[in-house]
Amino acid sequence: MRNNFIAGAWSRGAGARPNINPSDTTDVIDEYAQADAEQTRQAIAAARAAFPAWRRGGIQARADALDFIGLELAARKEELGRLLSREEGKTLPEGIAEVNRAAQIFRFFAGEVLRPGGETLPSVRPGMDVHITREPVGVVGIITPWNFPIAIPAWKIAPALAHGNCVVFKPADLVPGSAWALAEIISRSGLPEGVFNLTMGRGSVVGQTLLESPDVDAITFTGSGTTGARVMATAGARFAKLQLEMGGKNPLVVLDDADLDRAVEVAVQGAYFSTGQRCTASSRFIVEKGIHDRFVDGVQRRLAGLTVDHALGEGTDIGPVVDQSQLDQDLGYVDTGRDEGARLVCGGERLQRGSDGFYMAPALFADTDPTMRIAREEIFGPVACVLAADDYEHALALANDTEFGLSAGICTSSLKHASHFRHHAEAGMVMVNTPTAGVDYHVPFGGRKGSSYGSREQGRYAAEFFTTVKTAYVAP
Ligand SMILES: NC(=O)C1=CN([C@@H]2O[C@H](COP(=O)(O)OP(=O)(O)OC[C@H]3O[C@@H](n4cnc5c(N)ncnc54)[C@H](OP(=O)(O)O)[C@@H]3O)[C@@H](O)[C@H]2O)C=CC1
Ligand SMILES: O=C(O)CCC(=O)C(=O)O
Repeated sequence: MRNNFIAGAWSRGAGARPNINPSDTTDVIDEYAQADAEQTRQAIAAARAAFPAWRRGGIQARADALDFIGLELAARKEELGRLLSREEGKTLPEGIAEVNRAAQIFRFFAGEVLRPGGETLPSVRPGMDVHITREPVGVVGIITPWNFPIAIPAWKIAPALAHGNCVVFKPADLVPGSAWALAEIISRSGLPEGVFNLTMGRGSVVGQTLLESPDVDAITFTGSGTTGARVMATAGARFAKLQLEMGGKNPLVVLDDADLDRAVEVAVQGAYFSTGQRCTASSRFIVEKGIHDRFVDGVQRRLAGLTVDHALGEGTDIGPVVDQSQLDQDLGYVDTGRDEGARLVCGGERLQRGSDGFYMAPALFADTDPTMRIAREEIFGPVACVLAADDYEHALALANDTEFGLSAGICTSSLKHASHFRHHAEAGMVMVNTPTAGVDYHVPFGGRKGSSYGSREQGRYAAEFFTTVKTAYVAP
């Protein structure tokens, strides 16, 4: 049994939940505690009590703790990557890379602690000085999804601690293993009691308690738009500071002048790797007419060569879907696409493999109309569609015709079009000749429109959410 970490101690939950391997549902990774509302309130109270001393505790202690966490994650990336792949279903190389990314994030923020900002300016009133400083926000509730079980927690927890906040962390119920392993390392990093708390359990219980508690000053959330709206309605109504990262329907524009092989690789990597379970995944290929048929053939051929199998298997390119309910959603959208009249070029069926997992053949639709549901709604699986474009202007209009705005890509050899797209794509992140998914850890991450709310995550820009600015006027 893996317990919660509250007020510096490991505590049993009000219940427990088995963590099931999506590559093999007979493989139970472990049992994980589930907190109830009362235990969540205890964690919030512990964080609140720890905050005054922690915020004054000095930046060296923060830097040392974050460095410790980053170094241990890096040293154990193979072991923890295996755990991650086993519980979430991304391939072992992807799992190891994600743990390594979490390590890099902690080490980045260990350095960031030692680079505090602040300005001193003359006042417009003679003789007076103005000091602008950043202070921690207080107690931060961190609510994360299942698709990046260690990287997303890392990029929320590390800046929260670096900037002097206390944390109550609620990981996705589906993937408590990586979160628990991270918390176990954090528990040995020298943080004072109560600064960091782990409360595993249901969103409707643990998450909801965080949203409602007046002692939680800020909520950073990644997940679905539906839950994001609930975070806004509940925590927003009590004026908590909010940062929401939600869905995407990310376009990849392919122009006639693109290098075909490269465009196919960019498309397949962006749409289907990690089983398409990335908010940055390409799910709309917007392809100019001259290259359209060759691009569709190329993607179909590349997909035929991919191995969908056990996430830990040697040579697996694409692991299983995360669980039955996500698989049902993905297969349901394949049916929807067919019913809407799109042409299923390949894939879209459930696959049987040597183990009892949630395997699905990556699906490609062509002859898709921009009004179809498969072209408008986030599917969050290995399903993508092709929309034909008359020319660059038409492609740009199609790319921007969405309620989302996270990542947008273009494949082209034209500097003019690449540059125009960079300026006019309505997205938080633009990718030129590289997949829409797969971002660096030291630069801002986030989107526009229905994809994001609040300030950016990651890099120096994370300070905007995890601190509050104070302006002090000092007269002699
Ligand atoms: N943009 C992105 O990065 C992601 C988007 N998604 C999208 O969301 C869909 C569902 O995925 P899922 O992970 O279940 O996303 P959810 O939005 O349901 O869950 C995200 C997190 O919010 C928690 N949560 C759920 N209900 C509440 C609540 N009432 N109050 C506070 N927290 C709550 C969840 O807990 P619990 O685990 O207990 O449900 C989880 O920790 C996917 O199919 C996909 O479309 C998913 C993951 C990432
Ligand atoms: O593409 C990436 O590297 C990050 C994706 C992500 O954060 C997500 O899918 O939630």
